[in-house]
Amino acid sequence: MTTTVPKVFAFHEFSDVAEAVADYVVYAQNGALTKKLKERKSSAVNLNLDDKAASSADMQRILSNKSISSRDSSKKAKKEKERRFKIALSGGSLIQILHEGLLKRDDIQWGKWDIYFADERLVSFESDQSNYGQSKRKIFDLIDTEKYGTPNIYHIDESLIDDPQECADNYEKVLIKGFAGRDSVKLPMFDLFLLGCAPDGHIASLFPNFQENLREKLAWVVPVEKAPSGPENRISLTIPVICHSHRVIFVVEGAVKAPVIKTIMERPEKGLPSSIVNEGAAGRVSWFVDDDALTDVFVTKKKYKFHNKIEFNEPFKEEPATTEK
Ligand SMILES: O=C(O)[C@H](O)[C@@H](O)[C@H](O)[C@H](O)COP(=O)(O)O
Repeated sequence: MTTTVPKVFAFHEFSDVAEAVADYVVYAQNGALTKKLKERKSSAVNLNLDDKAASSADMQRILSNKSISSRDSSKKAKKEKERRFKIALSGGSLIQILHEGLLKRDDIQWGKWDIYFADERLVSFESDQSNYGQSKRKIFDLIDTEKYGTPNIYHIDESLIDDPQECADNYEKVLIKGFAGRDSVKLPMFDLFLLGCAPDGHIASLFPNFQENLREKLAWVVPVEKAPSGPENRISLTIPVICHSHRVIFVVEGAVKAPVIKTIMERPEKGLPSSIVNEGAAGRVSWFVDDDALTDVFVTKKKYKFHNKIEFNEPFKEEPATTEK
């Protein structure tokens, strides 16, 4: 493994992390929803009905070119309207970060979001251990859907929580459907993949010592049994899926995370799951970390530059507190 160093944005406070992550999510959303479609070359020519030189055959050609061109642009407009923002969410403290950051924003086009889960703990949705359950209670149920639309949310089938393999296979089918079928896409491409990192180094539900899962090349979703922390049975999206995303971010806060962040940043050769992603998605990975989690970590910290300083429902701090490095 080489030593790819990702961008690390550092912040004083949890609330600063939340604000910056929300800004980055909106930036990714806007990028996904306004991506330029390749202009199809149109052979249309200017129509000049007074042009006496134009023969009737010429006129026919001109008129038919004109109608192809207008068909093209209405197809393009339709495609643009149908564009979706595809995002994968992890669980843990990330949900609280998103709760604090996203719900304040008035520039989120929730109705155009397709939300999937990076992983899921196989417990009832009622449980506060359920990633979907927690996201629903802390985010989805609180969206003003009349104003911003309703996102499509793709969660596991709760009736399969006793069978990790079946549950993983079923969720993979959900992804295949959402990403246009496995025959046409080798891997799904999320516009944004959001990850946390636990003190033991697991990301999504990919644990450091579960080498088989970490080496998985074909499956999009794997079952996880006997997880060493939290609920034992889980499913997780795999490393190739994470690394195929357009953008990946890690959101980490708290002094308890400092030792693992130190290993990830300073000893990538140890091959922790995050280091594999830093390498596999090099150039597309950003870390949003608070100062506590960076205690004694030797890494170049960047100051986050906001992309969308927009009207917040709450007064917006003129100078968001980020570290000056
Ligand atoms: O379901 C899970 O276990 C999560 O998706 C997991 O990967 C999480 O992101 C980390 O455990 C960090 O969680 P904290 O931010 O709460 O430490």
